[in-house]
Amino acid sequence: MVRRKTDNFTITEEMRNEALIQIEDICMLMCGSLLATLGMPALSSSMHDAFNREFQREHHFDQPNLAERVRPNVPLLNAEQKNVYDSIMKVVCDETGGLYFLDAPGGTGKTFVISLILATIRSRSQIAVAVASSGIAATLLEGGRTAHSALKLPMNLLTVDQPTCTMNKNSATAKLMRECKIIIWDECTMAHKRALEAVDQTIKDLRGDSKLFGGALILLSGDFRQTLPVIPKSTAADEVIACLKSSSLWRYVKKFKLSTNMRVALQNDPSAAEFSRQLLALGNGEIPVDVSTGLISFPANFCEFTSSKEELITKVFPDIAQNYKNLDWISERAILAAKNNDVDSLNFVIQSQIAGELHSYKSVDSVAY
Ligand SMILES: Nc1ncnc2c1ncn2[C@@H]1O[C@H](COP(=O)(O)OP(=O)(O)OP(=O)(O)O)[C@@H](O)[C@H]1O
Repeated sequence: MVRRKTDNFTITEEMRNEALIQIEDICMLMCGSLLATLGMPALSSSMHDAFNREFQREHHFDQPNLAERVRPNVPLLNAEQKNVYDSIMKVVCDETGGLYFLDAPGGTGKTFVISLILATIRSRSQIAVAVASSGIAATLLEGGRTAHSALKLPMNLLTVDQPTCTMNKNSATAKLMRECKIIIWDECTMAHKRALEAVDQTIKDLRGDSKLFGGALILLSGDFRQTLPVIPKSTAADEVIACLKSSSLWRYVKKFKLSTNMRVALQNDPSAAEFSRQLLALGNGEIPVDVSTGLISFPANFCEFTSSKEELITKVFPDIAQNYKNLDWISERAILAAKNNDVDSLNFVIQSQIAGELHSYKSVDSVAY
């Protein structure tokens, strides 16, 4: 970090500190680490400032602006979405708390509804904490942070039976946990059950209340048809055991369901509707498994099949040596693969077809240090 003085402009200590605060906020979002732990200059703010900052972050929303955004969007909600919105807002108003789960397959408007709930609560000058299991999902929610960073989840989830979150009773996070009207946890299906249990135990302690989550309102959202907790070198059974549905807390969950795919409904595209229906059947385990191989066969009209990786690359990226310069063309295509090995080998082949120098860019939720 450089201090500079120009003829008409001096970078003051406060400006430098403000810049560091903003960089630290980004680091917290990306990897849950403070600047000092990433080998960067530490903030010169006192602990008192740091305390206020974390608390103020949840209060910095422009309330009139949020209210303006909420007003036209509530009438757009479909019946299922409206039921979720009204039910959750009633729990917020009645302060009855509880554990809720919004089961929402992709495209059904989960982010739309959650954003509206967050905006409504914040527009009333109340605190709504938004977290997600991954950094990318956290960036989709206004004021969203990773669950690890915002809830101070312990690192020893796999080795300790009853872990608790690493927050001090006098910390800003503890104050947030006591005062917030709701904690929304998106992509919860990727969380280890002990993470949720640690949050339950910690909030009980902080609020001095033995009710579920100390009487706080927790809204989990996600889709169990997608990613379960990732446990290195584990079996599928280990993942099921680690999953939230295996937690003793799961029996208390009250469930909401979204089923209308809004992406399809808004597009009015029959082939997109059929694809979404097939994806749902796949996720619901409704496609028969071949007992001899343990594999399923995709429906014939599910997608276009290719017989090799090379053919796949040619189909998705035809004449890439020329076309890669066209940003519209390149931004509307991608190959997704489940394993890093496949991603690397596909990338290697595709990149080797493009002339010029190679540059690597980091994803928004990764950090190199
Ligand atoms: N009631 C609604 N009225 C208008 N647009 C809507 C409504 N609900 C959702 N949408 C739009 O539909 C699209 C999909 O919604 P959204 O991104 O919230 O879905 P999602 O369930 O979070 O999907 P994914 O999990 O795949 O991200 C978005 O463009 C969103 O703005």
